[in-house]
Amino acid sequence: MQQYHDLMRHVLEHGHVKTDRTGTGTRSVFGWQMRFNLADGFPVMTTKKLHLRSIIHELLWFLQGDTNIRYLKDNGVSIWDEWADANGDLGPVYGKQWRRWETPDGRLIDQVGQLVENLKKNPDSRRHVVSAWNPGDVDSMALPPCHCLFQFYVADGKLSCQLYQRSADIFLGVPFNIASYALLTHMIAQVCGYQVGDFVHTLGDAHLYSNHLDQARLQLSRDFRPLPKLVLNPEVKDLFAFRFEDIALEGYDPHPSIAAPIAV
Ligand SMILES: Nc1nc(=O)c2c([nH]1)NC[C@@H]1CN(c3ccc(C(=O)N[C@@H](CCC(=O)O)C(=O)O)cc3)CN21
Ligand SMILES: O=c1ccn([C@H]2C[C@H](O)[C@@H](COP(=O)(O)O)O2)c(=O)[nH]1
Repeated sequence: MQQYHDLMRHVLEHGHVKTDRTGTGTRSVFGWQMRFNLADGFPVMTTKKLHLRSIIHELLWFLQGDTNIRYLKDNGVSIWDEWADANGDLGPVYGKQWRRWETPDGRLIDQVGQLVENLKKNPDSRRHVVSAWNPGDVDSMALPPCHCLFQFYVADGKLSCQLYQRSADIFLGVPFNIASYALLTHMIAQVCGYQVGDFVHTLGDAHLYSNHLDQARLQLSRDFRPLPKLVLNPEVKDLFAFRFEDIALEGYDPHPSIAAPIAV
């Protein structure tokens, strides 16, 4: 994960000092790109331990079109708690836009369902795009989407994914986002019959919160370990049929986790 350490070191040393919505304060740069060849191993942090369970359940929850935290709570995942209302609702966030985008004339668009069909039928298309950024809905969301648009690409039988993330919490959010989109790419590659290519991660406002700086320095002082391997149940051929038990990581041997407060 040299790419990630390069970003973290660059922002520590050269980030602009900026205030932000949460009142925490950040060091920030605008525009950064990382590329991970998914054939080299699964891109999960080895210089701190990541809670893979949360990442897997969150992705399965998005894919079901769910926007209430009940499923996450039932599975011991608390990462969205701070943003939910008393009923556990987050408004029309990722799951809604991915699976049930509402058009002005009342139709529902299953963007991810259509994406998979189009990737099978017309791999060379340049329109394999999913957008979570729905300007008409942004004001009713608990948090406007950070990972707001992604595109898939097929060449030489390999499936690649590029994500545009408008706002990136480098210490807490970005490790989750990399692992989540890498997992999504593996799952879609399997159901479409492709090998995996690259995950390209493009960031807008990439920031380190001012209360994450010591944690970032600690992480940078650690040495890399070999990347683990993702193993999916090969029998699953429907993207929406994956269950938690169908997803496993082999050989994950990270340094210990590093606690940090989340900016709300
Ligand atoms: N400031 C901020 N950063 C984010 O990354 C973020 C938000 N807000 N709001 C919405 C979601 C929620 N996300 C989160 C929330 C919490 C953790 C977190 O606390 N991670 C810990 C342990 C997580 C666990 O219990 O699984 C970590 O060490 O990675 C990570 C991502 C990502 N998003
Ligand atoms: O998947 C996610 C979700 C959220 N974030 C971070 C990025 C920012 O630090 C906050 C969102 O605050 P805004 O003021 O709406 O930009 O959450 C992330 O990194 N990854």
